[in-house]
Parts: sequence; C-alpha cells; structure tokens
Amino acid sequence: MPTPTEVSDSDGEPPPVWLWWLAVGLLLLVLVVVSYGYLRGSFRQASTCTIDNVPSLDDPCFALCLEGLANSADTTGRLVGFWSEIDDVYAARDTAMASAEQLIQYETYFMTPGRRADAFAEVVADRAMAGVTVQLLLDHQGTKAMPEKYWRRLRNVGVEIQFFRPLDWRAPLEYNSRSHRKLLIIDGCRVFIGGAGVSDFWDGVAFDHDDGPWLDFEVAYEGEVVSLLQGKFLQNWSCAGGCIDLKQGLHSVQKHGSTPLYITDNTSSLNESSMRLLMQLHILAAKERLWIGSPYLVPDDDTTQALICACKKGVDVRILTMGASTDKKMVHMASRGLYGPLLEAGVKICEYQPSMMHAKFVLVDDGWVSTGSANFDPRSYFHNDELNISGAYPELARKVEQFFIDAMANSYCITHTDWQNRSTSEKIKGQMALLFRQLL
Ligand SMILES: O=P(O)(O)OC[C@H](O)CO
Repeated sequence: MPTPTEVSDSDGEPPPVWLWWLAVGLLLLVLVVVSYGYLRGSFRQASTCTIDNVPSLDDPCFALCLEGLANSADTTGRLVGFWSEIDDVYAARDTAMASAEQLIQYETYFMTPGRRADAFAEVVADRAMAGVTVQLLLDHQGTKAMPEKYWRRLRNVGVEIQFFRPLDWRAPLEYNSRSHRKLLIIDGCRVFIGGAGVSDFWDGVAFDHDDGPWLDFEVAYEGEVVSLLQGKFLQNWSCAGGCIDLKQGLHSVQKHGSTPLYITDNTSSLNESSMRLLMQLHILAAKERLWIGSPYLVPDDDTTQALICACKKGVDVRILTMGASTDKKMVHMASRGLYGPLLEAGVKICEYQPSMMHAKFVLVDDGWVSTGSANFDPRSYFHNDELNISGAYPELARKVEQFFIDAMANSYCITHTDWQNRSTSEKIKGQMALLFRQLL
C-alpha cells in the first residue's frame, strides 16, 4: 500500500505553464467583456416607458404626441418610389445618383468590399469627376471592412468623405454608439430611405442558410421632407468634421400635393429614446392591426407589455423577423428567448425562411406606416443614431402590406408549443445572450 507521500508525488504534477497562461487569459477576457458590458450599462435597470390613453391615429393629438413626446419633426412629402427586390433597390439608387446634377449626400452604416461597393464607387466617382459635389458620411465601425485604397480612389476624384465617430482612445466607449441611418439625398430634392447597406451581403452570399437575396425595401420621397432630412444629414456631417455649406441645400420646397409626414431621429442616450417612444405610441394607438417588421427583435419589457396589451384589445399583432438565416446568431438566440409571453398572448411571430429578413417597418391599422433604419432592439433605441419617417400614407401602406403578405407566405410562424419545446442548448444560448440584452 503506497504511503501518502507516494500518492502525492505521482498525482501532484503541477499543470503545465501554458495551461496557467490560458486560464489567466480566459479570466482576463471574461473580465474585459463583463467590464465593457458593465460600463456600457448592459446590466442596468432599463428605464420604463409606460403610456396610458394614447390618442387614436386620426385624432390630431396623435401628431402632437409624436412631435412633443417623440421629438418628431412635422413635414410633408410625396412618395415617388418603392422597391422591394434587392437588385431594384441598388438599381434605383445607382440611377438616381447617376442623374445627380449638383449634389449627392449619402449617410450609411454598412459597407463591405464586393460588386455592390464597386458599382457604388463607379457611379459616385463618375459624378464627382463631372463636377457634382459628393458627400459620403460613413459609419466608422460599419464600414471598417472597406480597404483604405477604396476611399483614396474616391477622394482622388474629389469625393468628400467623413467617417462617423472613429475610435478615440480618449473616449473609447463612445465607439458603441453608431450612425445606423441609411439616407441618400439627390440634388436636395429626392430622398431614398431603406434598410440596405452597400454590400454583397444583401445578395445572400455571406452566411450559412443564406440562400437568396435578403428581404428588404427602399422608399423614395420628394417634397419638404427632403430639406429636413438634409438638415439631419448635415448635423452628423458636421459632427464628423465636414463643413456645412448651405449654398447647395435646404431648398424650400412647395408643400403642394404632399402628405403630412413625421421624421423621428434618435441619438445615443441611455436615459431616453425618441425611437422607443415612437414605437410605443404606434403600438398603443393601434385599433385593428399592428404588423411589424424587424430583423433584430429584442423588445424591452414595456414594449412586450404594450404588444400584449394590443393583442388583448383584439388588435391583429404580427411580427415578421429573421430566422436561421442571420448575420447575428447571438441576437437571434436572444430574440427567441423573449418570444414566450408574446406567443402566449396571441402575438403571431413569423420567421422568414428563404434568406435574411432585414426590412424595418410598422404598419398600423389601415393606412399608417413607419419605415426607416430602426430595429426593435435596445441598440436602435438607446445606442445608435436612427431615422424613421412615419405618417398616414395609404398608398405606401398598401405596398408595405403586400410586402408583408408575400413575406409571410415564406415564413414559419412559431407556436407557443414550438417555443416551449425548443432545445435545451437553445434555451441556454438565449439566456446567455440576454445577459447582454441592453447592448443588443
Ligand atoms: O444593422 P442593420 O440592421 O443595418 O444590419 C446590418 C447588418 O448587420 C449587416 O450584417
């Protein structure tokens, strides 16, 4: 029988040094991630947003609520285009840019190298060489995959380029707040607003299960709304270091033939959110129908309660969102973790199957519609700069309605039983992702 000393000698080999380093490295990594989450407010108690007695959409007080509560600008505009096939979206933008005579202003979040970025470069370079002022305002994080030589080539032909909020070591946490807007303005008189970045991702090439073009759409307006959006563009352009030259913009445009519209923009703030108030007002004003499109769906508790409340009132509440085709699996897991109470209350949640669903919209009752860059998640509510245009616009509502119906035909609507029976690993992943809910 071995003595205690003999046992200790044979089993007590110290772990190899590399294992210690690995453990220390992992510990540090966890510390950095948790500290980052902590400093960004990931574990904070989310501020509440409960609203009672929301006026109906046809009550003039609803518009006042948008203006006063959700900081929305009251304007007018005419719908001049709607595209829901991704080739058509890029073709419409490229054609409009190619026709510009004085000024192209473009603010976007996401770009990657590829044929879409090449086509974009070709058209803006061509216009710049023809003497058109081209101002590109690019989110630094969302466009970081683009090589420096791409921008150099554009700058060399006179394109003005500013990056929104590059990493600054003196304020590194600000890097979390991005410009998520997608805004193309042509000659100060036509604006394009929609979900698509400038990337081959939208052709469905980048991820597993992504077998077709992404589902998205683009809307174009003319009228006074363009001047106000130019102002929004110039605010961020100036913040990013660009000069505001009013010689070429902010034309006063006739209101004749236009429809009232409301522009809601959101800037980063952990305490308040115009976008959340906008969405909450829409949800609570609905009487018959509330159809929502959002790829990233991480509703806070008050939004969930408002959706449940709408269901209880008899409103037809349906949400179209992404399924297994996703560029952000963690967000999808977090979303699914939150489906339960909504499904139980009767909210229809349908995941688009053929490819990534990326459109962002809210359709309320017969003719009210809101479209733009905002998702239903804390990132759009509290961290990013966003832009949505809303209003009673039956012509646009019909188009978004058809888009929604077509998408639903290719979606799987999850039942409460499906949700309860999801795998243990999905439940665990969902809970892990939700630890960082406020940052998603
Ligand atoms: O952030 P979104 O909604 O513009 O989506 C961009 C995607 O993350 C690109 O992968």
